[in-house]
Amino acid sequence: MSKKINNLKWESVAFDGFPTSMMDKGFVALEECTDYGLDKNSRRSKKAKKPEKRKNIENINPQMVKSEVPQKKIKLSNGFTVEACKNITPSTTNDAKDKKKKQNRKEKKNKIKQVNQNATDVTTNSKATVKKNRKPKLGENASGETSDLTPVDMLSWAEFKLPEEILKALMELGFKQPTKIQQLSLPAAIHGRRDILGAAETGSGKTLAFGLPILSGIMKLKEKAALKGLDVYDIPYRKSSVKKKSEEIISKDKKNNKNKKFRKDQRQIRNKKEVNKESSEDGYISGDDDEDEQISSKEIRTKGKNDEDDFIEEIVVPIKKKEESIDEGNDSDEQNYIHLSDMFDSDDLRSSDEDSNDAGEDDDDDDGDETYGVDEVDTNEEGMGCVKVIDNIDLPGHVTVKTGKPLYCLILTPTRELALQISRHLIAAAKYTGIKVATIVGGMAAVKQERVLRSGPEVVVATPGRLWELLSQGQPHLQQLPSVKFLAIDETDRMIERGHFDELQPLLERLNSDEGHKNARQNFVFSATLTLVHDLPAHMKGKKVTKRGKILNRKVEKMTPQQKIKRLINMIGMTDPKVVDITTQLGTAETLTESRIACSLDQKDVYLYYILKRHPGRTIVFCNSIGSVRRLAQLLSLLKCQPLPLHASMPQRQRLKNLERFRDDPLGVLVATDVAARGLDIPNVDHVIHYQVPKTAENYVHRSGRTARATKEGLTILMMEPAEAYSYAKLCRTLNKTSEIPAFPVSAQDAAPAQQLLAAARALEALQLRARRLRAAAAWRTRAARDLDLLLDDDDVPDVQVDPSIDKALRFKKRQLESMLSRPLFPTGFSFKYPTLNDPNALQVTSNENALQVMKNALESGKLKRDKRKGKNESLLKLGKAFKKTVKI
Ligand SMILES: Nc1ncnc2c1ncn2[C@@H]1O[C@H](COP(=O)(O)OP(=O)(O)OP(=O)(O)O)[C@@H](O)[C@H]1O
Repeated sequence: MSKKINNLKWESVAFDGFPTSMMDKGFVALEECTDYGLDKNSRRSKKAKKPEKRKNIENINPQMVKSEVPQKKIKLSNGFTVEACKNITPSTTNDAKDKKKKQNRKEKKNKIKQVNQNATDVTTNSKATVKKNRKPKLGENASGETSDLTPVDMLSWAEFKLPEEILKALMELGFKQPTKIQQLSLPAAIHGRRDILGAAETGSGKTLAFGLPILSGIMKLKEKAALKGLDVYDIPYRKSSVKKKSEEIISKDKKNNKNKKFRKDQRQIRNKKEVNKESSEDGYISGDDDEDEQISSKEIRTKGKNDEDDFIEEIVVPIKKKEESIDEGNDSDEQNYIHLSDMFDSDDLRSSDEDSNDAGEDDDDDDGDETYGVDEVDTNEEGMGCVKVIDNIDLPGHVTVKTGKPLYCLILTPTRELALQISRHLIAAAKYTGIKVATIVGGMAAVKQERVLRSGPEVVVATPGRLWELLSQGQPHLQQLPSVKFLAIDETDRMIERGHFDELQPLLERLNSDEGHKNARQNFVFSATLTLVHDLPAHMKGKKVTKRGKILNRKVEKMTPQQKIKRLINMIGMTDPKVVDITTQLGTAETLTESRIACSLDQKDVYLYYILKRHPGRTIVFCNSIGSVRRLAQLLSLLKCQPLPLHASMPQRQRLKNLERFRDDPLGVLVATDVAARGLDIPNVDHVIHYQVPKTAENYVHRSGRTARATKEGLTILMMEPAEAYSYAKLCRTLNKTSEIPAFPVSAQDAAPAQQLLAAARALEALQLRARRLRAAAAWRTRAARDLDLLLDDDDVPDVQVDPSIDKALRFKKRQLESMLSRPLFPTGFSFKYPTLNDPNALQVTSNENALQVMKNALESGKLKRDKRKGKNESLLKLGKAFKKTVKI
């Protein structure tokens, strides 16, 4: 090549005029004046290239340069300027910029890395420092405070024999003692390895009631495997109920055979027992079915030994084969926790935000009263990365997939936010255990979740839709699902509701595909409303008249709580579960104060605004539909209440952002559908307002449970209009309420100042909507014409400008509302006298009282009579009368 070039005739050209004018001279191109070493015959290695280049540049004869490159600035005819320079380097301006940019990026990356590294290092020592570095995510300790508990304070946990690592984390979290549900379920779950069916009020610590046995179980399994030098897959780990069965079989064998072999085996076992003395004391082997709690630790130990003996006898232990592993994970083992925040910080959410179409996630019921705001679906997500798609994967149930990194536990939840929260709670408790927890939910890039799964997390917390999607695509780690040792289904009653989670049934089928694994698996089923059974919807009750006029008696009957539980047990494949039901008030917390406001539909907004302004505090307003959330959020933002909407049609990133903003603002207002009703653990929510009577009693319990959590107090206000009287009566009946929910002490008079404001805001909102619709219609016409390739005359071009009179009216209404909002709603000296239904001058509120205090005062003063509920008709009758009084302000 270089010889060829040497043989070419080279000649220097003067930079006079535009170089292309020299085409006739054979001019090909103008290259940077750089020495590429073309004159060298010898080949150079790539490595040696760079320094040589520089050397060559330095060695350029200045005289030569002079002859070829003009000495000073010359302006070319086309406006370019050519300038002589001594040190010509290959990279001129653009390259230098790129390099600088690259350098900056590198430095920035290093800095971020450094900060993250610092954060990780510090996590183990002090949470407070971490807080400085990054904002806590949903479900993490937002206060950042570490408790000052000492190991001595943790004695109440002693009886559960939790591993030290878990106890240390609990101590840091400040959990001095177990909550009631934990106290009652942990012994049976840890020592007895029983399946647990747990029902306890909202905010009572149910997550750790199943989380702690799972974490300690995983640790013990790993420990045992390490001790015995076995593959974890082959560790006998059975439930007491199953053990009982095998004991029976063995005793039958004993009777029938009376064989010597058994005695010989026993001798062998005794010998093994000596060797494995330590492992038999792990506390998770024993458990008498009904007396788990009473068994002393000594008994447990003895029993454990015997039971384990049986297992050792039965098991044929294959040696662990390394080459069996199909581990594709590149992630290092040093990473103990898969921090969910990592997933959400990155731009994968950007791509996945549009993917709000996780079929397996709890969706809102949209009444469709608004046409705008379509569900966004990520069309790009499919085929991203290197996902191997295997359609219709058909793995026979009995095949146990082993990847070398066992999947121990699956936790299923109805919503993404709840999955994230549970993960974070578990990560906090598993901080020192080395157990990895991954979250698999819709709304974020599946590719990243696959990468996380490849690292082999022991625990997977998931919503059914995305889990099923990845499972059916053949994701290797998830193929181990049938052999998980632990299965927890949070909010189970919701999960198994017909039609809500199409993927749950096939998931359960896959989980239960192997009878042996199914029987060995420990199951946890928890909810605050596990035993609550609501009335059948009206269309399913009573007589049905057919098209031909025939009257049929419907055979559908309301389930009893027992039937509901039985169905759960069968569906999930539980064996002899221990039922722990400590709900005293059908799921609502004892620290919850309930109230209601009966008003007309029109007045709901007025009262809502009144409550928000008069009693500010962290408040969740629940609506029955996405449309209502959108409308209310719009109205409240016009009224400068800064509402944070939350519903299933929102991009996932926005959902999480709004939840985090709400958590961080002590006066935050979250307007949400029932997607936020279950499980969300946001500390210090002061009020929960049911803007509409919830569709089921379960929803009422769960919505209300967002306040009054973990022994804290809270207030709930149910807003009801006459059309909702029937739903209200049904709700009271299902919740076994013997008296009406007491009225919140507010009168039409009190709320009167808000009336005018609301009218102005509504008028503005209506105008805005009209303008929006006009614009949308105009834009649609133009688009349609363009799509049809129609040539439009100027006269035909629709005027995208809205009618100027609307714009003018809009501006006027805005100014009017702003001026009204600038005046105090409750001027000083405003008397908060509110006549109650029973006594018009009953109570006087001072301006400093919070809503809960107002309600409590009203209840304690005895002025608010607790009306007894006697029957369905009577309550409706009463309500009707009440409405007549309150409808007009
Ligand atoms: N032993 C404990 N001591 C103190 N606080 C605890 C303890 N266990 C859990 N908590 C805290 O109690 C709060 C509620 O717990 P969790 O979210 O598990 O409630 P839950 O019963 O699942 O509620 P819900 O029914 O609404 O889902 C959490 O903030 C959790 O950190």
